[in-house]
Amino acid sequence: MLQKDIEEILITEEKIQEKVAELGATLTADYQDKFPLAIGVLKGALPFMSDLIKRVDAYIELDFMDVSSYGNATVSSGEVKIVKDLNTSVEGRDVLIIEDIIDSGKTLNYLVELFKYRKAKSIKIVTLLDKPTGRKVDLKADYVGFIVPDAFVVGYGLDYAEKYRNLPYIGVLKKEIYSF
Ligand SMILES: O=P(O)(O)OC[C@H]1O[C@H](OP(=O)(O)OP(=O)(O)O)[C@H](O)[C@@H]1O
Ligand SMILES: Nc1nc2[nH]cnc2c(=O)[nH]1
Repeated sequence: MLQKDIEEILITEEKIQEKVAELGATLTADYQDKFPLAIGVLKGALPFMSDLIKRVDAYIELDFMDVSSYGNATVSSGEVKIVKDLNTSVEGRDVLIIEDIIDSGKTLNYLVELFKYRKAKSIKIVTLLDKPTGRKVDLKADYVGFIVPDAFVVGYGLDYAEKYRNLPYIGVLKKEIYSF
């Protein structure tokens, strides 16, 4: 049903799962002697985080932050709003921020500065997708799944007007779906 709206599949379910296993193995090695606080950035990071944590064989605590800067648009408003804050203090913690995509970089830049201010011991970024052509601030992730081209992508957590998050793959919508 949803696939009728998709122009092109960019990353298949199989490729995503392979990459998630690879990232999980790397994090397992890097965090073996630590107890990181993994912070999922809602809502987009949910499917990625859910799959990734099952591939990390190390002690790991989970928390979530809901921030939004896109609303129903495909371009960032530039203003990051905290919709839901953490339940846990980041002070003295090794923080792993889990994201679905870095585009302009503004969301993560905001979160990194916030967690620095809140005295996290270390802050690393894990993102499934990186879109370097969208970058508006200087920001690099520590763990990246895939580089994506300059297109608005959906699926596996990523939405257009709150739809398509439940697709198991990453794709691009047909032009007629967008309302602009
Ligand atoms: O690098 P940026 O340009 O800041 O874009 C990345 C952010 O945009 C999306 O979130 P959105 O604000 O759409 O919220 P959502 O996760 O609830 O869809 C995505 O999940 C990232 O958090
Ligand atoms: N769904 C979606 N959300 C985004 N947020 C920032 N970039 C994107 C994108 O390409 N797709």
